[in-house]
Formats: sequence, structure tokens, C-alpha cells
Amino acid sequence: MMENVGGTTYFYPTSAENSVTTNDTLSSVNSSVGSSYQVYPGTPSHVTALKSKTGSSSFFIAEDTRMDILNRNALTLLQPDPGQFPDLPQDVDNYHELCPLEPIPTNSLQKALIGYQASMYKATHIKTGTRHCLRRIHGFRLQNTKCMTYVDMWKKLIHSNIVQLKEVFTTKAFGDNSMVFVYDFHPGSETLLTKHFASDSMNGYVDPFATDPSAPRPYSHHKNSILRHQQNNKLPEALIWNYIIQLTSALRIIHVAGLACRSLDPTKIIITVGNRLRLSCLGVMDVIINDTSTASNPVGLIQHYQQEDLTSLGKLVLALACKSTMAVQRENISTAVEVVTRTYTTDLRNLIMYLLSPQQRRSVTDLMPMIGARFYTQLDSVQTRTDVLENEVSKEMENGRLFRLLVKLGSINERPEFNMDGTWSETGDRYMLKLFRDYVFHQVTEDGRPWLDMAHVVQCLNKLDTGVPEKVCLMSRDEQSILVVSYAELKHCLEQSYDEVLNASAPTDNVT
Ligand SMILES: Nc1ncnc2c1ncn2[C@@H]1O[C@H](COP(=O)(O)OP(=O)(O)OP(=O)(O)O)[C@@H](O)[C@H]1O
Repeated sequence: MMENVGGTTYFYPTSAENSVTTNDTLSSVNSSVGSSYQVYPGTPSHVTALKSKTGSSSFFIAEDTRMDILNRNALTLLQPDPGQFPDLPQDVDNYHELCPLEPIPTNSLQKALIGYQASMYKATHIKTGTRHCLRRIHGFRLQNTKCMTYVDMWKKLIHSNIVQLKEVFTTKAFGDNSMVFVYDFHPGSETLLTKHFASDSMNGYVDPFATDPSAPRPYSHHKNSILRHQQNNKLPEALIWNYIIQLTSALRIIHVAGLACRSLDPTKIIITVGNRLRLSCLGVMDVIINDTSTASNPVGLIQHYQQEDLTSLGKLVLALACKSTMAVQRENISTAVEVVTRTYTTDLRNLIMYLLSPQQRRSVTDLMPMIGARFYTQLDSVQTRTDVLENEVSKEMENGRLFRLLVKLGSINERPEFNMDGTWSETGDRYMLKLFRDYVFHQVTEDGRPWLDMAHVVQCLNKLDTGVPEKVCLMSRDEQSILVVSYAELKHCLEQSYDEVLNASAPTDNVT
């Protein structure tokens, strides 16, 4: 219906038209997205509250999470600089775009923990485009393929505290015989060594046990200075237990699977945001150290390595508690344990003592009573973190929904030409959508300044998306006409117009 009041034309649907459209829209909305109509009965309360504020940050992901994800994405997408590494091969097996993750060792005497020269790269899988981490063992010839049974077992092991092994291959692409272990890539990770024991002076880190023991002063003086230093720099006990829970969790499934870690060392544990630990070098030892001598009793051998894992865990916890990798040297251990006794709880001391008692047969499950109720604290913090992230996801899900709506509006509004009709976007349903776009985005204040209000935009788009019966007053640009339409009708116009564009387009480019 149309009515002219004082020179201004008002358009509005008849009640019959209105009710049909509204009901249609409601039923279609309800059938497609369940009870979404009930979700937006009017102005969501948070939008009302936000209307008074100028900021729009609460519509988006929290700043720290955003920065964290951006940083990880940037590291994942980092491209290699061919000028800086001219000797790097273009392709290695199914991988390309190799980016070294650390300076490539040049000295063949520079051996890593595993006894061979090794280097790490980020690389992209040629077919899938996913980023992986390649651990290359230089100058290694595989003598015996029996160890590949272990590789298959490692590949099947999935756990939140291990870096998953994807595949292992030999290659001559680097100009030697190299063995490459392919793992999941965890951007932004650093090793436990650099995180807590970095010995560069920039960090101001000094190993308390590093003082020259032959210095001419009484032993007790040395011990006291270690204690003083350790107490000033000590890691919070809760953090150490957090690490213990994660590491024992990984060790448990490794041992249950009939495997042994064999590389529980601060350089082979990586840490990412939120103190997440992952064992990063799994499977390498099983391939590199070919133990033919005891091949007749592989189960016994694995049990031996599992016991060694527990000793390594004990040393690692002791090193963390003393903030010193030297604390675990034979001559320092008794002082180190004394330091722990004075600084931390008996539980922590007992755990270390248990792990460092190789004369008894130890098991990772025996550690559970020592961890005790701390396990619940850990579970709670993980669940709380999940809740926070879920909340962030839900905000971005809402934004994704509104983004789709904007794509539709953008494809229709002011489209210059459609099916040979230059006025398509200026007439009929499309004209209403254009005025609605102005209503949402182009309003001005009384003195002519742009009126920008994020809450208004979100509120209008939500109402459009849901097709609520509420009416909105749209004004033509010359201010001569006013259209009174419901969001339900606008939604109908949008769907119809977008379907027209969609049907005329190539079927592969659809946005739904
Ligand atoms: N799966 C992974 N994803 C991303 N980065 C990783 C991954 N594994 C290791 N890194 C990173 O690669 C770098 C080198 O790791 P590496 O295991 O070689 O430690 P390292 O201290 O150099 O030990 P080594 O002296 O034995 O070579 C470290 O900065 C580590 O954080």
C-alpha cells in the first residue's frame, strides 16, 4: 500500500501481505536454523549495553588470542629467503618451501643429542599444502629396515603432549645421505631448554651450579649461594606440577603402546602458548640407534628404555626445580635434592627421589598418587581455557554469519548491470535493500557528521538475518519517500535477489 502525507510518500504492506510474508519467513527460518527466531526476539541485551559505548572490541575475538593466532599464522606462512640459504634444495621428497628453524650446523663435529648432526626445517607438503616440521639427520645411512616397525607404531600414536610423527624417508636432496623425520608443525614453539635454562647473558640467566667448584671458599658457602640464587629465580611449584602432569601423560601412552621416548631432554621438549608441552623427537632414537646386540629380546630392551625414560624425567624435574641443567650431574645431585627439599613440598621431593631410584622397577602409573589432587586443578584450568576459547569461537561464528549476509548484500547493492538490465539494482526489491544499506551504514547526525555505531550495524544485520516482524523506516536519498518495511520482508527481498544473482552465476562460485 502507498499513502501520501504532506508530500511524503509512505509505502507499507497490507496486513494480509505482511502476515503472509512474516509467517513464510518465520517458517523458513525455523526450518533452516531451528529456533533461531527465538534467539533474536529483539535487541540482544549486550547490544543495548554496548550502544552506550564507543568501542566494538567485545564483538570480536579477544586481543591476546587474536595476536597469538596472528603470530602463529605468520610463522606458518613464513617463506624461505633463497638468498639467505642458497644451498637448500627446492624439493625434498614430497616437501618444498624449506625454512630452517635454527642455524644449520656447519661443523660436522657439532653433534646433537642424538649423536648425529641434525637440523630442523619448516616445509610445505607439495600435494596437501600443509606445513610440517622436518628433522633431518645428516649423513645417515639406514642399515636395517627392521626399525621401521617402530616408525609405524609411532605414527599411530596420537596425544596432545606429543608431536606426531607423520613419515620417515631417506633422501639425497641435501647432497648427502640424510634421513628425514616428518612431524606436525607447531608454530612459535621453543624448547624447554631455551625457555627455562637459556644460558645467554641477554636473558640474565646464570646457572647456579656453574660456579667453579674449585674456587677457594668453603663448600657450605657455595651451597648457600646456590640456594639463594635458586630461591630468587625458582619456578612456581604449580608450573612444575603442570609440566609433570603433561609429561607423565605423554609417557603413559608411550609406555602403554610398548614404546619408549628415549629423548626426554630439555632440547627435545617444545613449549607453546599456555605452557603446552610436547615431546618433539619421537621415533628418532629407535631408527638411529640400531641395537642389534639385544635384538633377540626387543621387549626387554624397550622395558629398559622405559626405565631410562623415568630416570630422565626425574632429572628433568630436578633440573627445573633447581633452574639448572648442571644440577643433575652426579656430583651435584645431593646438593640439588637438598635445595628442592628446602624450597618445595615433600611431594615434589618424593617424586624426584622415586624417579631417581633406578634400583627399583618404576612405573609411570605409580606417580599418580604423588600428583594427587593437583590433577583436578590442571583439569579445571584446561576446561576453563576451553570455555574461554569456545566463547571466542561463538563470537566469530556470529561474525561469520553476518559476513555471509554482507556478501549477499554487497553482491546486490548497486550492481552496475544484471542480465542486460542496467537498472536492476535500483528497482523493486533491490531498491529497498539499497535504502536498507543506507539505513545501516550511511546515517548521519543532525549536524551532518557520519554516525558510526557498531552495535546498530550488528543489531540491524541480526534482525535482517532472522527476518523478525519488526518494522523499519527507510528513507530515500532525496528524503522525499519513506518506506515502512519489516525485516522479514527485507530478508525475503535479499534471498530472492541473491538467488537471481546466484542462478545467473557459474555454479562453482556460490556463496551460501
Ligand atoms: N614440531 C615442531 N614444530 C615447530 N618447531 C619445532 C618443532 N620441533 C622443534 N621445533 C623447534 O625447532 C628448533 C630446533 O629444535 P631441536 O630439537 O633441534 O632443538 P635444539 O635445541 O637445536 O637441539 P639439538 O641441539 O639436539 O639440535 C627449536 O627452536 C624448536 O622449538
